[in-house]
Amino acid sequence: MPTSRVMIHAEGLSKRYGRQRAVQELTFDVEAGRICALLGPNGAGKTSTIRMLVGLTVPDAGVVRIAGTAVSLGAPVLRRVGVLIDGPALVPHLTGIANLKLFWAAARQTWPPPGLGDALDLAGLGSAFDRKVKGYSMGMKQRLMLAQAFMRRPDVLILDEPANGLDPAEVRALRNYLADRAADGIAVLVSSHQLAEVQTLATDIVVMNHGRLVTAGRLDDLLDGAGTCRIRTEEPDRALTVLRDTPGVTATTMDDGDVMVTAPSVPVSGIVETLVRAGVAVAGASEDHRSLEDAYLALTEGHDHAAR
Ligand SMILES: Nc1ncnc2c1ncn2[C@@H]1O[C@H](COP(=O)(O)OP(=O)(O)OP(=O)(O)O)[C@@H](O)[C@H]1O
Repeated sequence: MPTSRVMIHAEGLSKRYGRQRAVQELTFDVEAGRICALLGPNGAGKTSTIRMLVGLTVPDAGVVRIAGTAVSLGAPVLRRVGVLIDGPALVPHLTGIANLKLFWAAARQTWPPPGLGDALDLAGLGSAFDRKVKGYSMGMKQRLMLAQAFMRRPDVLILDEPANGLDPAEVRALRNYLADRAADGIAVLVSSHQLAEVQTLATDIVVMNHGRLVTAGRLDDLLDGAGTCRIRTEEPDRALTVLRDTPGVTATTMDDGDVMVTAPSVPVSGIVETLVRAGVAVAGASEDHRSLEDAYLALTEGHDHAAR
């Protein structure tokens, strides 16, 4: 059972479209104060998952709980959720601000929403709020939809590729906004393909492939747990020969003149000791942190493009 800090709880979620299994037995949690990135190749099932989380798609099996309450279309608990999802969310012949008012009226709430000021600041549309949306650029539309998600001052944010169409300054503003909201205690789930951005922003990740969970957990654990170290030595060839026969070493490569050793069960000091005992002079040794991109590609490599 989820604890009280779990704000998004997905358990055994499955969805099939005809013969296509979009999501299969997916289980994960997002806690208050955390920013969780939902990652996966095209067609992995991220959008299908997000649609189930916010009640837009009914799962074939499984359950979604937001703040402990089961979700269905129009469930009152969804008032606590800010959502950004692809689709016809904006009315082109209305102004930006009229779109926000219409959205708010549809939720039967009295204007203005509690987080309107912050949301408008982040959207940064200035006088363009009074222009018709059909004249907006892609980035402006995206910022308006973000304002729509943020203005209710939600306890949970669920955002499908929120940085789409944003320029670098806007991406940074969004990152700061989400970090501030998470520090306030809200739970954030974002799907994204922008791994460098995710590495800066996220505290947790859920990786999917072919509709299934590949891994879920703290981002730091995923990146630190690589068990790879970098050895500086004047004798790389001898070091490689020694390490290839060392128990616990699963891979060795060269990088920029250094020897890279993967040995998840052996501490760096153990690697150095092995080399020194074998008479190899070691000039330096350090743990090497993987990038999220490396870790992600290792987790999802070999997936079948033809299946998507
Ligand atoms: N309404 C639908 N009808 C039929 N098939 C669908 C529908 N929605 C999704 N699918 C299929 O389900 C699978 C998962 O799609 P989904 O959009 O959830 O993936 P995704 O991870 O969000 O992909 P992307 O990164 O490209 O946005 C795909 O094979 C897709 O073609």
